[in-house]
Amino acid sequence: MTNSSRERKVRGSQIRSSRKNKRQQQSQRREDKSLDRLEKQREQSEQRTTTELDDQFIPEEQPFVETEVVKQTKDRMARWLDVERPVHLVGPTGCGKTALAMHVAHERDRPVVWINGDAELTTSDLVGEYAEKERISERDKYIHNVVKSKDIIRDRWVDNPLTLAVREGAILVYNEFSRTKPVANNVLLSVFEEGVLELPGQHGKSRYVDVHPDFRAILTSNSVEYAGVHEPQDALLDRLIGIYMDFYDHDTEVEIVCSHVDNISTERAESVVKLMSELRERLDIDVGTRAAIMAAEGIEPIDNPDRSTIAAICVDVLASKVAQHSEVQTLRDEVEAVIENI
Ligand SMILES: Nc1ncnc2c1ncn2[C@@H]1O[C@H](COP(=O)(O)OP(=O)(O)OP(=O)(O)O)[C@@H](O)[C@H]1O
Repeated sequence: MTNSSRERKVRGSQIRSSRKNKRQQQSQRREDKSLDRLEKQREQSEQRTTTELDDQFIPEEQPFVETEVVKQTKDRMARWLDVERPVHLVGPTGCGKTALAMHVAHERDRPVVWINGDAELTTSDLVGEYAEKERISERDKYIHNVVKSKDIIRDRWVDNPLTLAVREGAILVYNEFSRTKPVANNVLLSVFEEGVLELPGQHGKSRYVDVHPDFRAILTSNSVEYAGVHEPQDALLDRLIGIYMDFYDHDTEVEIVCSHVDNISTERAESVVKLMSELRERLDIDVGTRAAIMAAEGIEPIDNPDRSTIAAICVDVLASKVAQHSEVQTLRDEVEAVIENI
């Protein structure tokens, strides 16, 4: 083989090997680019979840009074949550279910996700839906001055509160869950039993979300409505630990009223709580702790309220609960009779 032909052969193989290196470099660059893109998408989805968790509505935590009576119920709830059983607080309006649920949830030092039960709530309201358009633009400049652009517009799945809570191991507080139609709550069955949430709108393996080990659920329902509006399916009730609450004892309610009403004296809080407890026994409407707080808010600013003023304030606090205007006079008579006897 002449020198020049050997040189050409060597150069040829050099050219071939440099082309091969170039192709390898290009495919490496493409691979790196797609890895970067996937990494960025993963980070964005993580940020989205955290943001979405932060965006969730959560009632701000109120001052919380923990007497021995409150602590007993709180510890009962904590025991069941520790063994990963969902807790269902049942009790009359204004007895303290939500305040206790939120306090126990916050004490577990996990994010808290809040859902308000409602007859209009659907499964997708709970788990999520394809609710947003997402544009992914890819601009590749393999060749200098030539831009290859590709816009992909696709529906983006948006997780709703239940999915967020399940994915992130949050404490779900599902207030008045029995107001939601049972069919919408069906997704809870596999969450509480098999530890899997099924997303009906999703396909393939993204249809199932493993329940995070720190996920817990506290459901509340109003004892009167609970028996009425939408009878939850037995399969769901079978998975819940039921804790019935009633109105707190006198001392606890006095402390609660003092924690909510600035500047009220303990003596005045005592008399308001005593009056509202008497009305609770006498009237066939729920007279809750909230009513005692509201009555105390109305009475506190008045230096020496007379009986008729106190009666008028109590009637204002309770009148919304009577169906007809004609019943307000009866309510007033009952209130005045109780005030007379205290
Ligand atoms: N332990 C507590 N410490 C401080 N405030 C409390 C406590 N328990 C209840 N309250 C207050 O009493 C009022 C009624 O409580 P809450 O809203 O929790 O009752 P509920 O049973 O959830 O009522 P509803 O049935 O209307 O949802 C609220 O203003 C709440 O802040």
